Amino acid sequence: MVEEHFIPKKYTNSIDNGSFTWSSPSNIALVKYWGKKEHQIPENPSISFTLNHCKTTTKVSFSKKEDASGFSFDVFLDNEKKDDFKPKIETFFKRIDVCLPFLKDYHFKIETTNTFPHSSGIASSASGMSALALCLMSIEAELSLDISKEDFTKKASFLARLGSGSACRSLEGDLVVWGKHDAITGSSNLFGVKYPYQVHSNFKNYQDTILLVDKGEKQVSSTVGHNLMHGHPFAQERFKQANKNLSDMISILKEGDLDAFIALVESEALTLHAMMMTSMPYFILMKPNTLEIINKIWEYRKTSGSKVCFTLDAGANVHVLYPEKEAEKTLEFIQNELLAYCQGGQYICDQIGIGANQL
Ligand SMILES: Nc1ncnc2c1ncn2[C@@H]1O[C@H](COP(=O)(O)OP(=O)(O)OP(=O)(O)O)[C@@H](O)[C@H]1O
Ligand SMILES: C[C@@](O)(CCOP(=O)(O)OP(=O)(O)O)CC(=O)O
Repeated sequence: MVEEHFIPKKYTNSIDNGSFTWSSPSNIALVKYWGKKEHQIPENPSISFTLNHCKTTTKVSFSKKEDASGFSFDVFLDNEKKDDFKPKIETFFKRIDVCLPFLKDYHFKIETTNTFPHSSGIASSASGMSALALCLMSIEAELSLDISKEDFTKKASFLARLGSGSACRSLEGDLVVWGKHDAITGSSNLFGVKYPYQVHSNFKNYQDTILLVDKGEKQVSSTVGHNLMHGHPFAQERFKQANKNLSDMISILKEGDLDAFIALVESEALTLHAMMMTSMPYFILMKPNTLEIINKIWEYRKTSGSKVCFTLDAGANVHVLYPEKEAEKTLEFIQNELLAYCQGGQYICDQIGIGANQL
């Protein structure tokens, strides 16, 4: 689905070569996007915390080529050629070609680096595709000159969505909604919008420590997972539930109700995995250590009165979420009780961030 507004009439400038670099964070969904229609339209609205430390930095160098008949690009991850990232980018280019008609005029060298392991359920596609979309938008802005800052971000998010749905939630901070929801003004199926309402100070600098239970690549990609929602026996109820959860989240965020926040966020995570377990074919994306960690968090919460909770993406790694004022105690708990369940004792300390930036 292409918004007319995003198709440029003509370019006013001409450039032969140049480069742009953007850094864009990953995000962690509180209400999950799981299931999509054609053209990357989500079946239900979602909301996420933008992260800070987990991010991708991408430099796109472009040079004019003689033959404008097809796409031409190379990808380097951490300075090494990464041909297995090319198909996703090729699909991305095909989807956005009509919105960025210059794509076939240039050869692109895409140099990228992630601060965290990719394809393991820490939304590397979100940070990777949003960083790439922003670099391409910078080229577009050079060629057009008349794009406002607001339109730049909106179109970059629109493009990022066509690279990976959750990527459209990575450009801004600190909470972003993607998907039309009646109670959220400005929300759209086509791009992410900054959460427009009041958020209680309990959520300021909210912490996210990611426990790396399994650093390896997931057995099933999110894209495959979304497609398993077509014809899924519980799909319609799930989409309804996500809408209701997002409605409930509005008052939770306003009131700062941490108990309600915990219940909603943990239920969303387990529902996402329940959908995978009850699809055909079915998958278990958690590992035994994922469950060990969840049980330890529940036990700790009961005995300490802490407001720590967990969420999961479509993988085995656990995001441990907690208020900033509990940071010291929670890290102590994580180090003493949870690291034994992480691969190589590894974890990433992160917190809510403000979004992408140009370097
Ligand atoms: N820096 C990057 N630049 C471009 N593409 C990237 C980058 N990092 C990852 N990708 C692409 O994203 C894919 C991984 O996406 P996938 O959805 O399978 O996992 P994930 O994003 O880590 O997990 P999830 O979205 O389920 O949380 C990679 O195979 C690659 O194609
Ligand atoms: C489990 C999730 O992280 C799903 C992410 O799915 P992707 O955005 O990676 O999927 P594609 O649109 O096919 O690229 C939940 C979420 O981030 O909302």
